[in-house]
Amino acid sequence: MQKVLTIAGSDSGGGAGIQADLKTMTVNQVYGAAILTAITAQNTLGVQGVKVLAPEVVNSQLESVLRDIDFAALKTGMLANARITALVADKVKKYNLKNLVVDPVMVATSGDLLLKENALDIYKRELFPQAEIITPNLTEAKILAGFEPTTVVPGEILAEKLINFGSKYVLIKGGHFEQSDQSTELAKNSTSKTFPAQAVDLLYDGCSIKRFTAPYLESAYNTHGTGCSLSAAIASYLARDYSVPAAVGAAKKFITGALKHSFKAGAGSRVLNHFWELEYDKVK
Ligand SMILES: Nc1ncnc2c1ncn2[C@@H]1O[C@H](COP(=O)(O)OP(=O)(O)O)[C@@H](O)[C@H]1O
Ligand SMILES: Cc1ncc(COP(=O)(O)OP(=O)(O)O)c(N)n1
Repeated sequence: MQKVLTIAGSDSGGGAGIQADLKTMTVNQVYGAAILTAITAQNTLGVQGVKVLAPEVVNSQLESVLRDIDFAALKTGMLANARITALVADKVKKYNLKNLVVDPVMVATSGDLLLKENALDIYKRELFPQAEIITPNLTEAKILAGFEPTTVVPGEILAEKLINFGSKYVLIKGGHFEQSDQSTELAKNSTSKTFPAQAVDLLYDGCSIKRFTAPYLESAYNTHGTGCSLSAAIASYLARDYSVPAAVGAAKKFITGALKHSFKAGAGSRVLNHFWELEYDKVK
C-alpha cells in the first residue's frame, strides 16, 4: 500500500479540500494522510467562514507525519497564505519529498478567495521548482502568468510561461472555461454559445503538449471539488508508479466518471460521486 499526503484546507461540506482528497485517495487504492492548513465553514452554496491555522500548528502536523511515514507522493491544495506556503516548500526540501503535485488553489467555485495574494511569489520561487506537476485552472494559470483573468490567452502561451517557474510538468485545466475563452485552444471544439463540446486539459513538459479531452458535461457545470479531486488522483497514481502522462490520463478518467455521477448534496453546486466505479453504484 503506497502512502500519499495531502496538505490542504477542510471543507465542512465534504465536496472539496481534505475531504475530497481523502475520498479520492481511498477509492484509488492508496493510504491517505492529511495536514490541515485551514478550517472553512463551507457548504454547496459557498464559503461562510475561514480560520487559517497558525504556521506552528501546520509545522507540528508536518513534522509528526514526515518523521514517521514514508510518502510515495503528496499534493498541496489550499495553502492560504505566504507563511504556510513557505513552510510547506521548506519541508519538501528538508525531507526530499518526491512526486509533489501542486494545485495552486486561489478561489472557490463560489468566488470566495482562498489564498492571500502575497503567497504567489513564494509559490513561484519556492514550491513550483520542486513540483513534479502543477495543476492550475485557467484563471489561476492566467494570474500566475501575469495576465488579467479576463484576458483571452492561448493555452500554449500560458503553459510556456508557467513551465519557466521550474516544475517538470504543467497541467492547465479547462473545466471552468469562460465565455471569453471560447476562441482559445482550450475550448476550440465549442459548438454551443454557452458550453464547449470538450473539457480539454493541456499537459506540457517544456517540449511537447498533450491534450486530455472528455465530453463537457453541461449537467455537471459548476460541480464543486473537481480540481482538488483531480490533483489527489494524480498524486495517487504517481504513488502507484504511473508516469506523469499516464497518471493524468487515469485521473481524467476518474474525474469524468465522478462528474457524470455527480449529484445534489445541498441547495447549491453539485458534488462529485467519488465512488462511481464501485459495484454498489452499478447495481442501483
Ligand atoms: N462540466 C465538466 N465536464 C467535464 N469535465 C469537467 C467539467 N468541469 C470540470 N471538468 C474537469 O475537471 C477537472 C478539474 O478542472 P477544473 O474544474 O477546471 O479545476 P478547478 O476545480 O481547480 O477549477 C479537469 O479535468 C476538467 O477538465
Ligand atoms: C478547503 C477548500 N479547498 C479548496 C477548494 C477549491 O476546490 P477546487 O476543487 O480547487 O475548486 P472547485 O471545483 O471547488 O472550484 C475549496 N472550495 N475549499
